[in-house]
Amino acid sequence: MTSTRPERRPVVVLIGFMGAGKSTVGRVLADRLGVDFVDTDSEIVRTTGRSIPEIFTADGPERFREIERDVVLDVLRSHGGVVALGGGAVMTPAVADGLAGHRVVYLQITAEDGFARVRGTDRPLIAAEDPQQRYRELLAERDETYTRTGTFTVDAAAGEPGDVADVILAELARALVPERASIP
Ligand SMILES: Nc1ncnc2c1ncn2[C@@H]1O[C@H](COP(=O)(O)OP(=O)(O)O)[C@@H](O)[C@H]1O
Ligand SMILES: O=C(O)C1=C[C@@H](OP(=O)(O)O)[C@@H](O)[C@H](O)C1
Ligand SMILES: [Mg+2]
Repeated sequence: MTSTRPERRPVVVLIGFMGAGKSTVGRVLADRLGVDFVDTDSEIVRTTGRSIPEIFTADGPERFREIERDVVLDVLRSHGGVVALGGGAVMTPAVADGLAGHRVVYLQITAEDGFARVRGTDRPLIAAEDPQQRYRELLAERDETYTRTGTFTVDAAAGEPGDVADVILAELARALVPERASIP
């Protein structure tokens, strides 16, 4: 009998815009499931030894997206737990393709709630003259891609991070045991 290494694939991948809570909720969800958590932005920082704003400023957004693509595809092939992507990752076609067949949760946030969570942080894409307007425009541009890429969508403002994690857990359970969906 040949023994092959069991395939490792994420239990679930979180996508959505900046401030949706992917990094925060992802960690809680991983704890509840008893699995590892990987945030691809943290992986980028770890593997390059540089911060995200530093990469954007010194190398430009295109180079950031290349680094991000490579890190995300590597994580999708090697990580067995919960994965949180950076907000723009799914806009890279190779990443969207790489997510095919994975269980992907779109954490959806409104422009108002999301901006309130990220205003004043060092996220390079809101380093604009009018950060709130920039945030609103980018979210409007991306919402359709997030919706299309997600296996299901969860309200990112459904409560505290633990409450949002519970909603995701309930959706995952429903997907595993669809016949229970009708049981109150
Ligand atoms: N459900 C939530 N309710 C309130 N604040 C939240 C919630 N989820 C995340 N946050 C806060 O919003 C900010 C952005 O969260 P983060 O996890 O970094 O989002 P993302 O990774 O999607 O950009 C953090 O300050 C975090 O503590
Ligand atoms: O939306 C984006 O393009 C980005 C989102 C950020 O991650 P979070 O969504 O975790 O904030 C980070 O990857 C980078 O600043 C670019
Ligand atoms: Mg994040």
